Amino acid sequence: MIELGVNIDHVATLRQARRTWEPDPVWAAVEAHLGGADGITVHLREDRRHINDSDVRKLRELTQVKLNLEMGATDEMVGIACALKPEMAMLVPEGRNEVTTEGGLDVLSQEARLKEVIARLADAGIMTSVFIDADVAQIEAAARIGARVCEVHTGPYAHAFHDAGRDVESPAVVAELAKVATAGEAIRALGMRFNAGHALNYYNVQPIARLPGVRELHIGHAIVSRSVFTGLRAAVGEMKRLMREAAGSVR
Ligand SMILES: CC(=O)[C@@H](O)[C@H](O)COP(=O)(O)O
Ligand SMILES: NCC(=O)COP(=O)(O)O
Repeated sequence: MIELGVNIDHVATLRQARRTWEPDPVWAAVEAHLGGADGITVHLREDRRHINDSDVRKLRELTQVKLNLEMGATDEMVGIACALKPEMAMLVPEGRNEVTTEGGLDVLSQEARLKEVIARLADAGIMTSVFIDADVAQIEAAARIGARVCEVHTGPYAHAFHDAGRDVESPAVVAELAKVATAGEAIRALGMRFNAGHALNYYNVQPIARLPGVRELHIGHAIVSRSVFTGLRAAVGEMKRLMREAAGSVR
């Protein structure tokens, strides 16, 4: 069954707009869980612009929700992850000036370093995922360094979908979707788990949820945005319903 990991970074973004204590990401995690989330994703950025160290500790201590920690492959982050022991750590590229993650991790150019990072995480009992573009050479490199999971970057698909006026049959959307599908096949053929995420929303999620073998989708901005109007429990429930409906039509 396809799973939904809800990224709650932007609950913390709202809190940081006033540098106060609300809204509380722990409360958000519980609400998301009650709405049907299978897990929670947070990106502990080097600049701590939204989620901070106290948030990740509290999420771990106070909730039973499966945690996916997105992080740069730095010594500082590896130390935090090894102490925290999330169910999954996802290595992502990070830029100080980016508004959000702009591309997949370049595994090919830093295989030795990333292999060492993954080994340290594995020694702490943490499964490692890598956030990568839909590129077979990067997927092969991910397998070589011992990644157990690849999350395929769905941003190019999502942007094509938006630019095409949500026309799922437009050539650009068909082409981007095919790239994600091909990446998913390569990931599975190499024995890794196929996850996907970034810029997915209520309009574009179903073609991705229908892809053969996709295990988890990680979705944040769209769900938190909708929750402003509907509440988080309902926003998560609706996303889960769309995913199940799509996945049910192929499984
Ligand atoms: C890796 C990814 O696709 C996103 O989850 C992103 O890293 C989230 O971080 P922000 O919430 O800071 O955009
Ligand atoms: N890894 C993708 C993620 O966690 C959510 O990304 P977005 O839905 O906030 O773009």
